[in-house]
Amino acid sequence: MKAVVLRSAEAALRRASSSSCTSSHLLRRSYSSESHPERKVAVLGAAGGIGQPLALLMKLNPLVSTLSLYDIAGTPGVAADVGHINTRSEVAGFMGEEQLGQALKGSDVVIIPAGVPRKPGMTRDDLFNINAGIVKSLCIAIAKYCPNALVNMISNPVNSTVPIAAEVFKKAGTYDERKLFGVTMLDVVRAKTFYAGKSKVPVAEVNVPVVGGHAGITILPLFSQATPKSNDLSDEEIKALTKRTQDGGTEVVEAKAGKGSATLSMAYAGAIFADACLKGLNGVSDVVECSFVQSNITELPFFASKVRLGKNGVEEVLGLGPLSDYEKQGLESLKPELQASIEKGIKFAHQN
Ligand SMILES: NC(=O)C1=CN([C@@H]2O[C@H](COP(=O)(O)OP(=O)(O)OC[C@H]3O[C@@H](n4cnc5c(N)ncnc54)[C@H](O)[C@@H]3O)[C@@H](O)[C@H]2O)C=CC1
Ligand SMILES: O=C([O-])CC(=O)C(=O)O
Repeated sequence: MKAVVLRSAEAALRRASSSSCTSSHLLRRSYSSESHPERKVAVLGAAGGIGQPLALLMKLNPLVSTLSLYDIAGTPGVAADVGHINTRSEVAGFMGEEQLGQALKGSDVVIIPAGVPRKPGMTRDDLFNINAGIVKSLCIAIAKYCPNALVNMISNPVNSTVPIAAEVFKKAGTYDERKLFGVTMLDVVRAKTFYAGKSKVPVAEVNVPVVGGHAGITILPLFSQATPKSNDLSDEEIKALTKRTQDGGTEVVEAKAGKGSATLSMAYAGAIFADACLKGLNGVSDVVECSFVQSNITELPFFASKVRLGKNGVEEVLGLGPLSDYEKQGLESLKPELQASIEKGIKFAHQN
């Protein structure tokens, strides 16, 4: 019975993942083996709007053997609930600072959706004052208890929280640029959905790289590189798709009207990205997704682009590829804002 349930959960994840940059035959290969290595995944902020559905999706992932759910409140309930699902992983809930070390110890991947979400009228940067401190304290603990883990940063503003994490790890002497990721997967998920809707191609086959950062104009979808190719889209339609992708987060914030930002689609995107990290760790070849990482493909120290994932995290930061004139303009326009957000994060980490 257990094997049947596991196989159907695997099949669901496989179908869900088949639209990612990673080609589906690789996903099939990685799921075909019944035995996977032991992997501990910790979710920090696990009782929140993203954390709960993300915990559920990670519980369905057969690559996870231990699922550690941490929050400042509410985790015993979430862990008890998710823990009753009859899939591979053992689930443990941890609550409060005194249990953070236990939650993190031995983790291979740490996913961080801890922090406050936006309300209508706010920018992601408006979250900086609260979330910068939360992320900093969690990263100090990661450096202490699981310095080799791959860190998937979801907390906003990602353009600043990733540089904060890097500085914390540098100070602790544990920084490995291959292991720190800003999760920009939701931008990719949105770009794929909107492109498929407009160009009438099957959504499961769509790939669209999204580069830059994760806020407003710093989100730069490269529709000129989208596959399958659609020759029917006009320049105006490409502009509209770009704007909708850039404003995707705001679209959800406004629709939720004060009750937070994207949670379910973010949990999906976070689960797909963590799954890619686990596959890379397990030695699956040619796992490629977009992420905001330390980078030298532009003059900015951090930049989102396609990255190849491997046994140590980022194996290769892939270049931008050929850009349309419109995308070249977008790239130049985003640089000052992204640079300022990165510098703000670095400055915070040094001053606090
Ligand atoms: N990277 C991306 O694409 C996206 C990022 N986000 C960001 O994710 C973050 C979380 O969003 P939601 O889950 O909707 O918020 P939420 O408020 O529903 O949940 C956040 C959780 O974090 C917990 N938390 C606060 N301080 C903590 C600490 N020190 N340690 C551990 N947990 C702590 C809270 O108790 C709460 O359960 C926000 O910053 C939001 O802007 C949201 C959507 C997309
Ligand atoms: O817009 C927000 O505040 C949350 C977020 O990052 C997204 O949905 O892309």
